[in-house]
Amino acid sequence: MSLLQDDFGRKFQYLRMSVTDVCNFKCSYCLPDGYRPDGKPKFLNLNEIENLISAFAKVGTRKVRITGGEPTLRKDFTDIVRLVADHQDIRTVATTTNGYRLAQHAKEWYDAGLRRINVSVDSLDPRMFYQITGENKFDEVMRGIDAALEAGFERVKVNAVLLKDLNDKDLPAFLNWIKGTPIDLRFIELMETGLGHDYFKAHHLAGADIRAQLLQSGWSKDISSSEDGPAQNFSHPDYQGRIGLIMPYEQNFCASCNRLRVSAKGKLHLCLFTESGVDLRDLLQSPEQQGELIERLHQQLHNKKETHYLHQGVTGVTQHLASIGG
Ligand SMILES: Nc1nc2c(ncn2[C@@H]2O[C@H](COP(=O)(O)OP(=O)(O)OP(=O)(O)O)[C@@H](O)[C@H]2O)c(=O)[nH]1
Ligand SMILES: C[S@@+](CC[C@H](N)C(=O)[O-])C[C@H]1O[C@@H](n2cnc3c(N)ncnc32)[C@H](O)[C@@H]1O
Ligand code: SF4
Ligand code: SF4
Repeated sequence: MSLLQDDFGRKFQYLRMSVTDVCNFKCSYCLPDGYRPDGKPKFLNLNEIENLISAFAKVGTRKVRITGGEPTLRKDFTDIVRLVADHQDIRTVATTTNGYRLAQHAKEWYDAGLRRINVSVDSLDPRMFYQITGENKFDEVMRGIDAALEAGFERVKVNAVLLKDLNDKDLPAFLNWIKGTPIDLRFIELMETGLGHDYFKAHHLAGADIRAQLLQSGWSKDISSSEDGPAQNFSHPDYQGRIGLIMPYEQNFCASCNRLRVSAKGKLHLCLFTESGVDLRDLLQSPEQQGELIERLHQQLHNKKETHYLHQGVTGVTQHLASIGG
């Protein structure tokens, strides 16, 4: 069975699968007014997820990241993890979470097969954390990170979106934290989304400034591996943690794109900022549809563009990243 590849020679072994659009936080760059349901949404069920994962695995997917909204709000989140992890061809199961349920469930999720976890922490100052996320849950989330480190996850990453005039003074505190803690810190440049034009204008901060500061203070850029995707990683001999930068406005950012996305309602998104999703759900109803589903995936990959068009302010169908899992 041929592997998923686009017309620019990029290969896709990494699927980001959203399992819900619902979220309990109100991050100011994502869902500032909180989650607003549009009718009664029906997200992919376990059967559909099983058929989706089996088809993607057949054409080379080896890593699956479960995203949302807040993926851990799904009552069957542990079952989803187990289902994906039990698939013989899937080597890595990861999730990205706001961390609010992590302290109680880290061990349970690890036991179900989850191996990597990314937790969003936009500030180490609890008041700023509250201001950015709309939730007073800083201590709870930090306890969750401790629980994840204890549970034995292969990798614990912390995501912080860089925000001018909000968390832009936090670099020293973050560096101090990862000096003795084996955390991969990931700074993400704010990206413009359909609903976030004014916020973007007010708060976008280039990751290149952080890169310059790191290089000046003894950090060095790691050699990129195909696993890194579009991130640039840095390490320092005196620090246990590492730092990654996601800088989507830099030239050639998309050359190393290695990921595809499926929304919680079963639409394939060839890019985070694609103009439209392609429905797969009609072909997720039975394992017998696998051949047809795979054919649709191959066909669609010819439509994947070389890059996003964020520089021109084109944000595609993505109103906010909670709708596709970032
Ligand atoms: N433009 C763009 N942004 C991305 C891409 N991948 C991740 N991001 C951004 O980075 C955020 C954090 O991603 P995570 O879900 O933590 O995953 P990651 O760190 O990219 O993924 P891994 O490489 O699996 O660790 C996403 O929500 C996006 O905002 C990408 O392919 N393109
Ligand atoms: C959409 S959330 C979904 C998972 C989970 N709710 C969480 O916050 O980790 C995934 C990531 O997207 C990031 N994100 C959301 N909106 C963004 C934006 N406009 N620009 C850059 N990153 C964004 C968040 O900080 C988070 O790390
Ligand atoms: S970034 Fe994650 S936690 Fe914050 S509002 Fe968006 S989906 Fe929810
Ligand atoms: S912006 Fe689109 S093409 Fe570029 S790396 Fe992200 S998903 Fe891939």
